[in-house]
Amino acid sequence: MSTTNEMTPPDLATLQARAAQRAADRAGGADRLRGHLVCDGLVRIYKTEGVEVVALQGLDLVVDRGELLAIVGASGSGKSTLLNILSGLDVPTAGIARVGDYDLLTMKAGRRLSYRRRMVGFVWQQTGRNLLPYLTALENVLTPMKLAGTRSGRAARQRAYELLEMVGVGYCADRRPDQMSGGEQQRVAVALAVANDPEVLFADEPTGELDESTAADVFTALQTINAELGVTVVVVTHDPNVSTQVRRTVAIRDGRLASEVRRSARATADGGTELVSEEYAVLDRAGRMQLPSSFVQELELKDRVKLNLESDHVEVRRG
Ligand SMILES: Nc1ncnc2c1ncn2[C@@H]1O[C@H](COP(=O)(O)OP(=O)(O)OP(=O)(O)O)[C@@H](O)[C@H]1O
Repeated sequence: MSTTNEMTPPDLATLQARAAQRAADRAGGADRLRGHLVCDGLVRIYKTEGVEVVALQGLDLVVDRGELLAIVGASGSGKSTLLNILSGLDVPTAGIARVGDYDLLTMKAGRRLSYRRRMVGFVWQQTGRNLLPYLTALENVLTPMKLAGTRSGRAARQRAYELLEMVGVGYCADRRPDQMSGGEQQRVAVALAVANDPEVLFADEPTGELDESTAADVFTALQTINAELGVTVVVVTHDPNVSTQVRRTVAIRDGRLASEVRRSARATADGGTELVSEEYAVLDRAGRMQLPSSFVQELELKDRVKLNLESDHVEVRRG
């Protein structure tokens, strides 16, 4: 367990409580918060020219309604594969993947379309992929509402302005993407992604092309959307700063969940706020867990280890 004294906002506990309250309001009661996204034994095998790549090999993950979750992992560990499946762009090979009432394995084309239109919003890493270059920020945010016919005229414009204000780029309403910085464009992309009230927002490396301070603004926009609208947010990131601004970060290794960091704020004796991080290894239903690679290297563990059951812990020794 590590502790750091962090005096700077935002207060993660308050943000999370507000997001959970909004999410419960949307879903019709706090009892519907559990298990908004559920993956169980999720497998995705790619076959190219006779070669099989197992991108996800039995991944288990539960995300609650209104949660803001960061997913980290080395390149090739399966993060994008997971996000593509959860956003309905790709179909898993086996296992369970469910978001709300949608079964992502078995849903037919029509239901998949409705899932992608109504349930999810997406922010890509490449700013150019999120916005139409010849439209202003306001027109970009209006576009999904026009296409879906959810709101029109004045109501749509009002919502678009509100969302742009909410993510801190109201002043960019009349600018085209080439008249905005990368961070401003990504914040407009966040507003656009939630224009049609999706239940879940996915972001794949949304700050990957930005410098540190601009990246922080984009992440604040994701936090605000999560807290104010109660949208469940799942963000894939390499950015170590981002992953310390959320209550839960999960790490994927070789297509499985390997570890999880949970953070909570608590009051200190001197009246300050202390952020407490606790790291856990993830134990799946078959009893499997991954040892951190640093532990494996430090003790030169390989091939097999000896396990001893003690009264309150399990000891792992070189075999
Ligand atoms: N369409 C595809 N066809 C074949 N193999 C693929 C395909 N997409 C991904 N893979 C492989 O699946 C594995 C997981 O890839 P994925 O893109 O999910 O990883 P990632 O963690 O998102 O990596 P990065 O951080 O580099 O984006 C990798 O070995 C990758 O080469």
